[in-house]
Amino acid sequence: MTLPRFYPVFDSADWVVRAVPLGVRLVQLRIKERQDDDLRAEIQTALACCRQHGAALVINDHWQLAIELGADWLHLGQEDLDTADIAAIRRAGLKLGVSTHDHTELDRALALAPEYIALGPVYPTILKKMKWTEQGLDRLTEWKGLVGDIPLCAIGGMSVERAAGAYAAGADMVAAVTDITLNADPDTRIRAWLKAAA
Ligand SMILES: Cc1ncc(COP(=O)(O)OP(=O)(O)O)c(N)n1
Ligand SMILES: Cc1nc(C(=O)O)sc1CCOP(=O)(O)O
Ligand SMILES: [Mg+2]
Repeated sequence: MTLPRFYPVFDSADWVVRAVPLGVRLVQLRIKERQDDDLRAEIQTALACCRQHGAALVINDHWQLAIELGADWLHLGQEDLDTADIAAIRRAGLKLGVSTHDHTELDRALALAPEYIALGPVYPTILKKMKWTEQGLDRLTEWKGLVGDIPLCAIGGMSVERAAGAYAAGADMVAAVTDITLNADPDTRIRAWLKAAA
């Protein structure tokens, strides 16, 4: 499966609706600590926009809502895997991305035969506090050797300027949050990402 090489991650449907018409074709909705009704509305808006533009929407964490709302993609981290019903997720036809940070997590992810595997944080991130220090580009190359044909996503501190290095090191996709959302001109930054990923 060939996935788009640029994979922005946003915390609202508003961001999805802003980014997708610019040409983004793979996007994650990552919303934390919200009531189910709010989440449902955000997911439905983002799904409608992505479907209208032929883009793929990945729902982070909320696997029950992803099933209920007929989403196509889901991203789960290792803690999410502790409680997720993988059989139900697969029965619903959801495609799956899984986060990894070390070899034990990678083995667990590979056993699920996911549609992509993410490695992070490649560089330090300001988005969230993590127990992992930066993995670096050599680690991406090692991971690509281990995941084989499964698409590998680099995440954590990624920027337009760092993207080429990540692709050269073995990443098939690069995910980013604050490089876009904290940029003074997010639309121009998204266009620069699309160019860097082309
Ligand atoms: C593409 C991508 N990679 C990694 C993550 C992190 O997932 P997780 O470890 O479950 O942490 P949260 O994002 O849920 O805080 C991701 N969301 N997307
Ligand atoms: C959500 C997330 N997961 C990571 C991981 O390593 O699993 S790093 C990360 C944050 C990515 O944000 P930014 O692009 O702003 O650094
Ligand atoms: Mg998670």
